[in-house]
Amino acid sequence: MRKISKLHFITTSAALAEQACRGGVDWIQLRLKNVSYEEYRKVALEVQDVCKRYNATLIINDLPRLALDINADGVHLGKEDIMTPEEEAALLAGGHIIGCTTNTLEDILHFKNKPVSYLGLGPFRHTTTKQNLSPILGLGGYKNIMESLRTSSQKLPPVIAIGGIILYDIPSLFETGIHGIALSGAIGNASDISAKAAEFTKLVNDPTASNDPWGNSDAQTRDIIAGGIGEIIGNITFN
Ligand SMILES: Cc1ncc(COP(=O)(O)OP(=O)(O)O)c(N)n1
Ligand SMILES: Cc1nc(C(=O)O)sc1CCOP(=O)(O)O
Ligand SMILES: [Mg+2]
Repeated sequence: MRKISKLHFITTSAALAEQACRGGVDWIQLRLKNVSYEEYRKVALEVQDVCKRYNATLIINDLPRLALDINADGVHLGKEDIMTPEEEAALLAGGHIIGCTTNTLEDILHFKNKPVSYLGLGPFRHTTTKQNLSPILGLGGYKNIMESLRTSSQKLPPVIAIGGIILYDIPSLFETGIHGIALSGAIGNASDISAKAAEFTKLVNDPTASNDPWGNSDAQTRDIIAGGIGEIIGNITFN
């Protein structure tokens, strides 16, 4: 099975996936809502072509059947998503990745000894990318959950933080012990998607920045804060 990346870019098109991969992203989750199976399949094949060219992992959101149909690398499933026992068996037999959504420590512990490759844990903060959000965790929520996981010393899948994450959040989030982050808006809404993807790729893979939120040089710190404020303003929608 492929290594679970520290940066998952969630997107809706091959064009966005390609720009992100050009900036160094190596994990794409295709997430389409309210489209027919055929439309989802068409876009998935286009994104798969991009992923193959950049050697990036392709995860299909919601539909195990589609992941099997096009032989994607894996599938992401939330609590409401349905996977038949036959689909699960076929995905596992094919060595496919299965990711699942969690919001609480109890949700995570439920996956003990289950054949799940990673767990999305969120939302970190409010986001308009997803409707019907679970309760917001904030940094405190991640600290508490990750600390409980450490003390319980149970063997559990790696945790991927998700929900409204911007560049500025990375050092403190990684300090809680998460394996990686998943995001859509902070890269997909950037004016230069490849450049923003490159910034995220660098920061998630920089262990010093990951361990010490203020360990950057002053200039870097200013850039991160300015970038974060820019992203927050960029994410505000005016009615
Ligand atoms: C990495 C990751 N974590 C969580 C989710 C959310 O999945 P789900 O709860 O099924 O919600 P939708 O994305 O389907 O709206 C995710 N997609 N990826
Ligand atoms: C798809 C998704 N799932 C979430 C969860 O909490 O389970 S939050 C979310 C949206 C992620 O996109 P953005 O980075 O734009 O907020
Ligand atoms: Mg889902």
